[in-house]
Amino acid sequence: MSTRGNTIDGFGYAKGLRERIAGRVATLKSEHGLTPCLVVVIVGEDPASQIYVKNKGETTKAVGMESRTIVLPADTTEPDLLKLIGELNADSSVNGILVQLPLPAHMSSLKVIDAIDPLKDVDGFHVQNAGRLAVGLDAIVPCTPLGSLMLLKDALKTHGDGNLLGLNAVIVGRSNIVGKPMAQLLLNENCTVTIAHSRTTNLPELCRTADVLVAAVGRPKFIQGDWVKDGAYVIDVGINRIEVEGKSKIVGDVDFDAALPRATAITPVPKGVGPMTIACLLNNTLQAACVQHGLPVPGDL
Ligand SMILES: Nc1nc2c(c(=O)[nH]1)N[C@@H](CN(C=O)c1ccc(C(=O)N[C@@H](CCC(=O)O)C(=O)O)cc1)CN2
Repeated sequence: MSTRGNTIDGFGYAKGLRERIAGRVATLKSEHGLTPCLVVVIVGEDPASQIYVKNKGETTKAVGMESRTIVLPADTTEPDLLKLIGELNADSSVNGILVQLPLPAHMSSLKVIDAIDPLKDVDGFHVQNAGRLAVGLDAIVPCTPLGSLMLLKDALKTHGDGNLLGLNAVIVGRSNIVGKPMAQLLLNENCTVTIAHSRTTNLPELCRTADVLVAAVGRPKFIQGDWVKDGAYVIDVGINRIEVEGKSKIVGDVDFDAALPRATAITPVPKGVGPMTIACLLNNTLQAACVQHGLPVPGDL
């Protein structure tokens, strides 16, 4: 029997991934004179978004890529943002374009994402990338699901037989940026996949059938310990800020302390899936730069 109660170190895995990306970036520069360039656009002053964008800029530079950040006021019009995206699409020095979400309420994020050149859509949110992933073609894969899959595969290798084939996967959450692409990735790995959501009946019972349980509902400690099947692999995508005794604290969608003894392995929050999101963004930017220049795309990093 495999052990129980292992915590998956997303922070450490992301650090290793960034180091491997930095190695590839250095090679790309010395062999092809190419430095991948990522442009991040932020509209408004959402404090959490400002922190994520700052982190993206710093980590992009730390791996040797070029980083540009464009800060727009909250009252920017949608046509003005679309015009900027058009200019970035046409700029051959730009390899990746990311528009930080959420956008102000007067903009349609679907319309804005749709304006990004799919080859530069390093978030993997464009409908062409979503469609390509769904039919099994090469695609830019959304960063959080991609990072979650990397952590899951690594945990399976460390604590199990390394095999996802035939496992029952339950994903709680049906968003376009996490739940649906995560389902596609796990289907591609030959899991039997169920997507659950807030209207799903008998959610605790359904979760108890999951060999792989992915929580992406955005509700603090929503998944309780006794919803976790003995020996399951649990990936907690939630990042929820709560107040505990007057102090702000980040917790996931899973009641970690209650789930840990039942799970074979589980991601913590913080330092689980979160750090993988930015590391995978760099991975996608590197891949996008290679594709745009007709160079071989680095395999699994
Ligand atoms: N265009 C996008 N917008 C948003 C995305 C995205 O992938 N693309 N994801 C989130 C925010 N996000 C990156 O943008 C992000 C969130 C959290 C983390 C992270 O590392 N979290 C840490 C905790 C951070 C803290 O202390 O506040 C962790 O989990 O350890 C990275 C990236 C929404 N918008």
